[in-house]
Amino acid sequence: MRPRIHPSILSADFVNLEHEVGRIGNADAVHVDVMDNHFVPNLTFGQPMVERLLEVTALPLDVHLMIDDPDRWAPGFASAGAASVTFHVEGSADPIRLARAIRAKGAFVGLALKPGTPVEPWLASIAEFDMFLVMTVEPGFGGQSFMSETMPKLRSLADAVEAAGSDLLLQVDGGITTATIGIAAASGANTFVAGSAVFGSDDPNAAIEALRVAAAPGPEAGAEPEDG
Ligand SMILES: O=C(CO)[C@@H](O)[C@H](O)COP(=O)(O)O
Ligand SMILES: [Fe+2]
Repeated sequence: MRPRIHPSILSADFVNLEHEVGRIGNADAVHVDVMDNHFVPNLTFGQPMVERLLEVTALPLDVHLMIDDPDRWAPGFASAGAASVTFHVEGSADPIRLARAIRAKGAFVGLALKPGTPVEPWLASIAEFDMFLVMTVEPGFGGQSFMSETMPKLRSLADAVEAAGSDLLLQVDGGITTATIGIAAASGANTFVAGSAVFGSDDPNAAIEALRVAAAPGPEAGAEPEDG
């Protein structure tokens, strides 16, 4: 699969979001960080923003909910038209039931895990989800440093996905740059959120392409070029 790049509008200019999403035409989706100042110590925007963004971009919206009680709020984001709705396992009373409710509204569903949250309890349930999000920073803010200690968790997930023959997306979010994306890709990630690395660039589309190139596996060491 070609590496998927989802720029996070958390690092965009909030007073000019229509213009900002117009600068990332090369992206595979727009990552929308919803924060409630309870689940994380930061506050962004909610469902009305998703509804309005859908009117100004043709890109799919990848909603990342960092909120208390996603069981109550997440299905509404799916009804509003988000392509995918990802909620945190730490905040949900019944993640499997919520995943089914989101799918029933026609959206893909993602399960997010903070850096310190183990994935083992969920490996037997990957079929209930379309995506897992392994947070590579503590959720709440853009511009933090990539936590490579989360990579064994990603590798466990990638092994479970391969064993199941599943096409689950494995997303990483936090500190993704051209210097770190290859580490996450080598551990099995195929979907990459990048905020500051994209919107901090003068040319966001070129930054997206540079991330894609940096995520792609290089030529096999020792491989011989084919003749003819
Ligand atoms: O969910 C979050 C932060 O909680 C992210 O989506 C950030 O927006 C990523 O920003 P960078 O680390 O790429 O600057
Ligand atoms: Fe995010």
